[in-house]
Amino acid sequence: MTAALVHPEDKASTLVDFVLSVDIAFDILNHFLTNPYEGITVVDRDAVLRYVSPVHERFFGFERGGALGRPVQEVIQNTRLHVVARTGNAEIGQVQEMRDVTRVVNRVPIHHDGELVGAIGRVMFKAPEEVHELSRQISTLRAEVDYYKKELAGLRHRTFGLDEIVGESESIRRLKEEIRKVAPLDVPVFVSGESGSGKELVAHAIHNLSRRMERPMVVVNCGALPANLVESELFGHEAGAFTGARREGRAGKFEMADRSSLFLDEIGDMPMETQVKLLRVIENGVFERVGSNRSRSTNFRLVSATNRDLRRLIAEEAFRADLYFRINGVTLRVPSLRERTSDIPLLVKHFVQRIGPRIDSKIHRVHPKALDMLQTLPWPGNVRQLHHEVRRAMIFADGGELTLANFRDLDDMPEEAVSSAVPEASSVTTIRETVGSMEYALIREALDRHKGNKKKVAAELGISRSYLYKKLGEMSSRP
Ligand SMILES: Nc1ncnc2c1ncn2[C@@H]1O[C@H](COP(=O)(O)OP(=O)(O)OP(=O)(O)O)[C@@H](O)[C@H]1O
Repeated sequence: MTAALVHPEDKASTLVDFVLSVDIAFDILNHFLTNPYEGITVVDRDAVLRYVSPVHERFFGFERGGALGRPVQEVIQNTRLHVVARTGNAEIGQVQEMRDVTRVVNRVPIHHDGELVGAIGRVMFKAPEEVHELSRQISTLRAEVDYYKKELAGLRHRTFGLDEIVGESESIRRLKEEIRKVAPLDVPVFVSGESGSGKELVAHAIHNLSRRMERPMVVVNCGALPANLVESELFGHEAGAFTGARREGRAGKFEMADRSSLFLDEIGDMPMETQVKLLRVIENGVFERVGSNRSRSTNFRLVSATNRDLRRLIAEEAFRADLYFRINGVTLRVPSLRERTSDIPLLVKHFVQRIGPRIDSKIHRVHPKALDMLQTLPWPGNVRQLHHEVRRAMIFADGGELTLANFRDLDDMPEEAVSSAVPEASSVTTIRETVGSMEYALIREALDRHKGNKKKVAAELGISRSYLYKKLGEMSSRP
């Protein structure tokens, strides 16, 4: 009986026991060192490489023994063996990228007489297919996690629910009630309102109260899109469809919004050619990427918005009447700030709380006289402008309170709206005029489509031929 068996906890004697009792012990040890499925790396307590198994050397392209004597961090990408050799804490089943390959590694500290003397790394090498598949999945998941981290950072300050829409005035209460009603209905919603009045907030609230809320709403600002990019942004493009197109092709916003909502902001700025194509996508959910003939399908809920007067654009033939009817299942009108000045104190307090921590401000109060004065201003830039002014005042204010003096520069705010404001129902055009010009626009478009064939036009529009002739007469006598 050997000492090893008497003291099985003694590591040296365990090794002696193994060698003495297994007659192929050396073959087994040799197998561990030359195993083509596992690379072994040994470092001493200073993290200097003492041994690298042959298969691992080949992977890195070293001569036999070529890396020995060098610090491990200089030789092996993303290694943590130096950490393990210092701390003595094992790291099991970790993922490590080496030469663009993801591998699973175990890093274990080595002790001698109870003292930390180095560390050994074992890398699953030339791993079976499942490990490759796992590493592929890990890479995909990492990319997704990175994406969601960014998304989350953007969302942290904004939950985009109804609570984000600050205000208790009658018009805001009514708007919130309307949002609550239409959000779950899956009908297209058109949000009208002046610039800066909160249309985008409304769009987010609609999406977040809808059945599609689990997927992120896709937002496109049609006004900010350069004309040459509109189509590839919306429809996506096939590999190499045009100079500068990504080699692997790219999904457009329509595709990205599948099973979610698509928010087309500033839809009034969309070029006419794109409007025709958008109409088709809305009507049957089918589209092709730029440079491809393959039809793809998508299913999104459309929310659109503009601060422009679409009825006027239709009359000027800059916006298609048929598209207008399609996007406009329900219209929600966001009131201007002038129409709800009673919300100004609440909004100002909300902004003071939001802005304070970001600019390290001590302001925690707004003097009632300042709040009274702010309610008398016309606010052509609406809530966005109020937000800017509060921030500016906070940046320059001393002490803990915003006073009238901090808003002195606002005295000469111009009355007229900065944006081309949406006219109220009673102003500029009457309903009859509006309906009339839409009717004309629809007829003109149908005539174009059917190359002047009045029978087809009347059938398509669901009107009698005599009514069509009457309208054509009116149209020809218009200036
Ligand atoms: N009721 C509100 N409560 C709180 N913040 C608001 C409210 N309305 C608007 N805001 C804020 O005002 C700014 C402008 O709002 P938003 O971008 O939604 O306006 P918009 O009508 O979409 O403007 P544009 O027509 O220029 O796109 C944003 O910072 C938004 O958070």
